[in-house]
Amino acid sequence: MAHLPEDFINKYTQLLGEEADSFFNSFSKPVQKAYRINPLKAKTSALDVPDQGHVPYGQWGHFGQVSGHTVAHVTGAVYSQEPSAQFVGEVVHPQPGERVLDLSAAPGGKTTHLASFMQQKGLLWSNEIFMNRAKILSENVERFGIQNAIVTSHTPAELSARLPQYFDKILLDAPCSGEGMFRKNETAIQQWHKDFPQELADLQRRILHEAVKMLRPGGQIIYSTCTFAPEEDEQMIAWLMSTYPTLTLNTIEKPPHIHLSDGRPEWADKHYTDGLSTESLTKEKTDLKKTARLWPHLLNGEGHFVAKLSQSKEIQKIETEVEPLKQKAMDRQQQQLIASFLTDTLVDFDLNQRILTLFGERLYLAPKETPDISGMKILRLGLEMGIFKKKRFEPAHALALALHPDAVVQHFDMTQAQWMDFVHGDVIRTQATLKKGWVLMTANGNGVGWGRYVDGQIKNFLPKGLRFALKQTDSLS
Ligand SMILES: C[S@@+](CC[C@H](N)C(=O)[O-])C[C@H]1O[C@@H](n2cnc3c(N)ncnc32)[C@H](O)[C@@H]1O
Repeated sequence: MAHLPEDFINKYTQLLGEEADSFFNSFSKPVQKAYRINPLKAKTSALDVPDQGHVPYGQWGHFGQVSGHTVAHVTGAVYSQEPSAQFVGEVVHPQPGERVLDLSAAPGGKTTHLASFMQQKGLLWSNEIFMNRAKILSENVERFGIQNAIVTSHTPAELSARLPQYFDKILLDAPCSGEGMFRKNETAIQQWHKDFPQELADLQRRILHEAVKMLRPGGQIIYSTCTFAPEEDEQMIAWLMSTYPTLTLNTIEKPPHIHLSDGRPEWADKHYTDGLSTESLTKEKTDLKKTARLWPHLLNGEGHFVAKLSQSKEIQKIETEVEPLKQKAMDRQQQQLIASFLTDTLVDFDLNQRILTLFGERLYLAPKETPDISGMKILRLGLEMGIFKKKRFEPAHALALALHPDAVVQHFDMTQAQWMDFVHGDVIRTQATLKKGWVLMTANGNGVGWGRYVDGQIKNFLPKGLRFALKQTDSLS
């Protein structure tokens, strides 16, 4: 069993009573690995991954462990995510066309899940305060083939100053004391101390103030943590509702077979350790049953808490409208180069409802909903199309990961040996009939990078930082 802090044991012995033993025993059980299949990819079945059964929430989750060098991982056909975390995206459940903010998004588990629902339509704004983590987030967005995501690195306050009342849905998957990750991550145990939940709660309140500012009238905010601490869960939602009376708590459905639990209204009071009974609570507090808790002793996954709230449609609209994107247009030569690329390389590529815009020498296809981003710390602006280099246009790696094989004039499906050469960065020799130019390299049916065919050879454009060596035993499918 993980060595649990004494204060933690005392706290949950008191809170959980008879249930405490079973709760503590769950810490000696192995962590259940899982992943989600990516519906944005061309091929979503018969992947090179183990399948130990469906995660009971949602359509894409499976139990099983995926290694980082498998074709399924490298092509972004799957995303590894522990099962309980998969429930959060299900609660957000954005619709195609909405404006959605994932406020603390790295490394991207929830963002990639939200993108699966949005089907490349609308705007998915994915933000992470720390630049080093935002870079990892951006790489994961790229590998997943997401076309409608803007990735930024800002503080919540910087973002709310730019985007007041802007979003239909906001997810705050909050920085938390991480008690629900104790089984998965030894460091979470080492960082924990008795006052840690209260310290994190102070931070969460500050972030929530900013999140509420960005919610449009009638919009929804989803708050989640991976901790059991009432200070960060029920008490946070009780505080949020009393601070913002225009917010209403929505019920999270809990079908019996998935073993979710109601939130605990009796823990919403700061003096919960005094053992308040639910009868003595106000209606506002008993409403907290509408939130959801995921307990590791009751289901197959780690600990989580989720709440969903709606903003009133009647709140006063802000007067200053957020300005639309100031498009940076291409010059004549660039327009000609991109026109030739679209004709020679892509098939019926749909530029409609999106904005082609330059960012330095890089060309992006931004969602039509993109606001003015001047001066912001942007890592990704929708779909990166490619870069202009002197008199030529070179397609971006992100474009290869976002395209289906039927969306390009020529693709090349690699054998096992060719895949090993390609990820290693080698030239691929072939007798296949190809015309000179760009080729989408595919592995097990999904795009994985660009090649350029000339005279029986495909030159390798896999970015250097993504190359790796495989052993003979690693198989393609
Ligand atoms: C629970 S993690 C997010 C996990 C992510 N949503 C996912 O599914 O992959 C919380 C995130 O909050 C970020 N964070 C830490 N301090 C923050 C702050 N003061 N404001 C906003 N975000 C913060 C962390 O860097 C971390 O990436």
